[in-house]
Amino acid sequence: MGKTLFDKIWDSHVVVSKPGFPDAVYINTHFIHEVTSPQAFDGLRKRGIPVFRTAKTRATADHNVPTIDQHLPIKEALSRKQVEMLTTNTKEFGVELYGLGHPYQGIVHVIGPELGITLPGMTIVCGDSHTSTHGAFGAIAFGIGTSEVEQVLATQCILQYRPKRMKIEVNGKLKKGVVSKDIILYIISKISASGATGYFVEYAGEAIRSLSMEARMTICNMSIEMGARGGLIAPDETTFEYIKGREFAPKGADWDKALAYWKTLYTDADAAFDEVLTFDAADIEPMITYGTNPGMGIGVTQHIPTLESLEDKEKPSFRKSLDYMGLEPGAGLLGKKVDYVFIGSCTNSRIEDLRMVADFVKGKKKAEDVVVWIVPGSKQVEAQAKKEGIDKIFEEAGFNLRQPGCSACLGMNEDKVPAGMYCISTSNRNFEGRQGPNARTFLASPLSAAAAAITGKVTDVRELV
Ligand SMILES: CC(C)[C@H](C(=O)O)[C@@H](O)C(=O)O
Ligand code: SF4
Repeated sequence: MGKTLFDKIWDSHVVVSKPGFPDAVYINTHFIHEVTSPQAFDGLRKRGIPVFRTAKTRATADHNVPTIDQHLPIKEALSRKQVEMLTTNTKEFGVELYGLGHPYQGIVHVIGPELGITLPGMTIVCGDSHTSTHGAFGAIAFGIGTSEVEQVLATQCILQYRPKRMKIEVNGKLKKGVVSKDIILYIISKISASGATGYFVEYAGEAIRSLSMEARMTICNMSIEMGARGGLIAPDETTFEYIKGREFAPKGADWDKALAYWKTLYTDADAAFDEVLTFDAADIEPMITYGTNPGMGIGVTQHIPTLESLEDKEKPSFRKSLDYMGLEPGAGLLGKKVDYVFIGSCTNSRIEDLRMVADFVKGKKKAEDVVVWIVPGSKQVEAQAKKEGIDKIFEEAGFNLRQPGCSACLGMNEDKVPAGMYCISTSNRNFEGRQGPNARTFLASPLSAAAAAITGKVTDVRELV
């Protein structure tokens, strides 16, 4: 019987495998950021162990960085300390750091792919749940905890049980105004925020195949939001085209050799999955979440479920969630006023996202009482946006183009949404307090967020495109 893509990659990275024990899996690339690395480096220091493969380890500062005046000292004491610790640790252990001011600095899941560090067939880890993003290249990429960060720093291997395999097929074509963010929000709304727990997902089908690399990254990024260990997409011409010529991508004869290997990375026709789910792209409309987990999503024209439609055991948490959001069961969201628009995060802060928003808002102005933050995912995205004049379009629309970082995706830096305010956000989590204490988050696509920026309310973007 044939193998799934996941198994092909996993099997070629297993160093030791014993029945009843986790496999020891070799890791090709280990990304590091300021939040989950300090204790890991402390552990090495205490045990007098060096970083085993410094060249396979890359660090960036993203979570705690401010997104304005990055040349000035960081104001928040805790954030400043985190970023300083990363600088000290990477220096001491000889790890390359793309810190503030570096032309490669940015959100860890944006810079890996754009620099050509993330490649098909790799195993990639980071002390960060959205490491699943890198799976878009046909890599096994997943988030790990701080003690595992220490394990990988020390050995370049990780102990892991092999997850189950799920295939999610999205067939057919997307309708106008519907983009990859809507696909993944739709899938999660159908299977719930825990629907893929214990699985590693492979996304397939015409609607996935026809996506650009950046759009595929948006899908894989949110795999974790349905409980999956990670998600991946078999590499194809779109993938190879994207990688070619990037800073750290293989060149010359190395490229030819790599390409020949990458072309073997697909799921065999007779391979078996533990679970297969199928969706039709034509059923998907622009999505928006109404609750406090990413599974609480609806099509923008639909209504929040009524209490009667739920099982008794679901009612208390549903009620609590809607109370937090200041919303009523059964209500529609169209026309609901928004206060903030956040376009950024490792889900949607790449150049295509910014281009999509710029194309849409060109010549339009934001609604008066809405604050619009556009936060590029990296210095390179920021530079490209300026080169293309996208910054001017945003300025004319009244949008605030900031500097790269995680920003308002989570309240770990200065960019917080004030209590009680509604923010339509292109990020991946709408948890209570995620964007700031008592801030209320609607997750949506960059297009839907841009539409809300112009009208000042939740809007069906299809009426404006
Ligand atoms: C801070 C980090 C550990 C965390 C994660 O693991 O995902 C963050 O990136 C997030 O998105 O919540
Ligand atoms: S942008 Fe958000 S989701 Fe992505 S790594 Fe940063 S905090 Fe986590």
